[in-house]
Amino acid sequence: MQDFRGLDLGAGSGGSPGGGGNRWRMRELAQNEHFDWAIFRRALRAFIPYWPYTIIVTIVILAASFGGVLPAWLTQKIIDDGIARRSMSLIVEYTLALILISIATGLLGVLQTWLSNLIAQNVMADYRISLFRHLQRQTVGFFASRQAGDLVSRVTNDVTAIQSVVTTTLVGFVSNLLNIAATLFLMFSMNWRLAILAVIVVPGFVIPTQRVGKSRQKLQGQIQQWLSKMTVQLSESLGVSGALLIRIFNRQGAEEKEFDDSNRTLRDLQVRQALVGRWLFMWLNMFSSIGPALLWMYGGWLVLQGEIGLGTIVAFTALLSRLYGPLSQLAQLHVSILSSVALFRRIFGIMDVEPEVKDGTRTIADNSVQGRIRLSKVSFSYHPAAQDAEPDAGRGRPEGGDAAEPPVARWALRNIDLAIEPGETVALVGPSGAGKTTLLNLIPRFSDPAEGALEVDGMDTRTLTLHALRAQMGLVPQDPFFFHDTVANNLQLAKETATRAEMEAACRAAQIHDTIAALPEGYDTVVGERGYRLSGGERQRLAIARVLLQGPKIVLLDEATSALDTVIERKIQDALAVLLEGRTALVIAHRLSTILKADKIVVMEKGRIAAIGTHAELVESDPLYKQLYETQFHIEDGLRQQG
Ligand SMILES: Nc1ncnc2c1ncn2[C@@H]1O[C@H](COP(=O)(O)OP(=O)(O)OP(=O)(O)O)[C@@H](O)[C@H]1O
Repeated sequence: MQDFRGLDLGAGSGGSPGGGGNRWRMRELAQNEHFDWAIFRRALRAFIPYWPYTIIVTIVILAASFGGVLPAWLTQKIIDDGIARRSMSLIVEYTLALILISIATGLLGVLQTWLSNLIAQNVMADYRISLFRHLQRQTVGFFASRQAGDLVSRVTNDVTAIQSVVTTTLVGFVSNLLNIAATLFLMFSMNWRLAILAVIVVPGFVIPTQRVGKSRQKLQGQIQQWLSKMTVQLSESLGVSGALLIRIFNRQGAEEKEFDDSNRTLRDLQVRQALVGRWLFMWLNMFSSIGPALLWMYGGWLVLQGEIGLGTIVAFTALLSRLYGPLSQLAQLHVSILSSVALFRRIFGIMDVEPEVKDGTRTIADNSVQGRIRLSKVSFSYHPAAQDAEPDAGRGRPEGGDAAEPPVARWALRNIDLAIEPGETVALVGPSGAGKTTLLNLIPRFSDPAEGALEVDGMDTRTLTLHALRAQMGLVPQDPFFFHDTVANNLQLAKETATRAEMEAACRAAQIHDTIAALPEGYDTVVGERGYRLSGGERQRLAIARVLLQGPKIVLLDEATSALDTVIERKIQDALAVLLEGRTALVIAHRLSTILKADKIVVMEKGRIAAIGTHAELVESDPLYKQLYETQFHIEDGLRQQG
């Protein structure tokens, strides 16, 4: 039986997404791929720093390939020189050589595995860090428009699959090629006529292997699609929300039927896939017997003619497996090469996204500005390619034309002029979708405006380094995020050197110290994603404490909308009073008390500033503000009064 280990023919080899996941994934990637030299060349560049290892690996493979054919040659010598001439000393000599060579090729194999893994792991580590670095430079908008799972998968799974690019594709290519070269060299030097006979059988191996490889690959793609369909159905229907929806709408029967259909299709595909491999096995078995049979017949005749010794035929049959195995593997190599190209295409797809916000060069000390903010003729768009339409054009459908796709609004902000003096509190109000959050996000340069400019203390924000700019301001988002870490470590994000006393002082000012002190491990309690759950009001006060610890001159605040009981509301108001005191503040305000305390209120509508004034002025002069006051702030305030 020949060496077909590289052929991946096992019935269940690719059917399960569990074991051998990498190979399964590589095949999927190769599905719709075409060879792209530019990507391949670019991918190879990552190996340049490791060229000394690459050269050593190639030498090792070369030595191992020649070492691999020597046993066949020694066998010939044992039979034709040792046994035929009845020389025991020659037999012992050649046998010892045989043993030494197998030890040496074994050691070379270990060296080759070690070096190729060293190269692969180094290249992987390089890619991981450069991808992570690149992602750190991206804007928040970049993450908003992509699935976190997909990005994680590129940094982890795709990069991990580089391992097989090195060990299967590159090393496989070189070693198979050298094995074939070494084998052919020995065959032709022993007997060219027998060598030609051995090569004649080759197409019988290579052609079906390629064809079967292709159809298995196609089936594998289909299996994978059905598996992922099943996984989606399972995760949706077995999750709490999905389970609830299915029961409410009495969909159990339909769900079962859908699952049954996928299940049956999958079963049929897997059976077909297993059979494709079996037919090939039968064919290969047949050919692996035909090769030696022809050799024995023709070789036997040559022996009878006295042209060659018996040892040559024995050596040739041993060499056949070293020829057919690598040839079949080379015939399949295009799958690995295409998957590698697909893999690098995905990795480069991320690397090639230029960060939307370019870093400036000017540095200033942390918290060193006075806090003057100016926006001049600022316009911003999430859809730069959309038609020039009014900002609200996307929301209303054209009259009577409900089938038409609504046009996307080009401008989320249009011609915003706004000046905020140091120490001033400005409340942003307006209906949902007016552009308040968009405006707030422009100040720390989470995005840049398409037109106009923003200044802090007279400096264009684009000239400052992002680090210097962001070190001047603190942000309290509507739903603050905390890492899965202790309260203390989450607070120290704002100031690495903060002492416990400083943290406690900030938390006291933010009205959250008592709550933290009462946690199981106080400031060392783990909060965040899966840690101790803080309530919405607690999270906001902890976020306020974090900004207080940072002590910036500029505060950006997106006030929580949720109604809270009076005690908590009081605490938040007190925390806010400390936060806003003596700082420039831009607040997306949802609470009347905050609005009333503001130095000026900016009313936004459809991406523009509709009015600016105090509460008293605006209630009189601005119908939109009056409406907001009556429908939102006023009622909410009334509820609180009742509470
Ligand atoms: N990441 C985004 N991609 C595309 N469009 C966006 C994005 N974020 C916001 N928008 C759109 O920009 C407009 C302004 O949104 P923005 O979030 O600034 O409004 P808002 O006044 O803060 O609303 P709310 O009070 O409901 O939070 C909306 O039409 C919104 O759909």
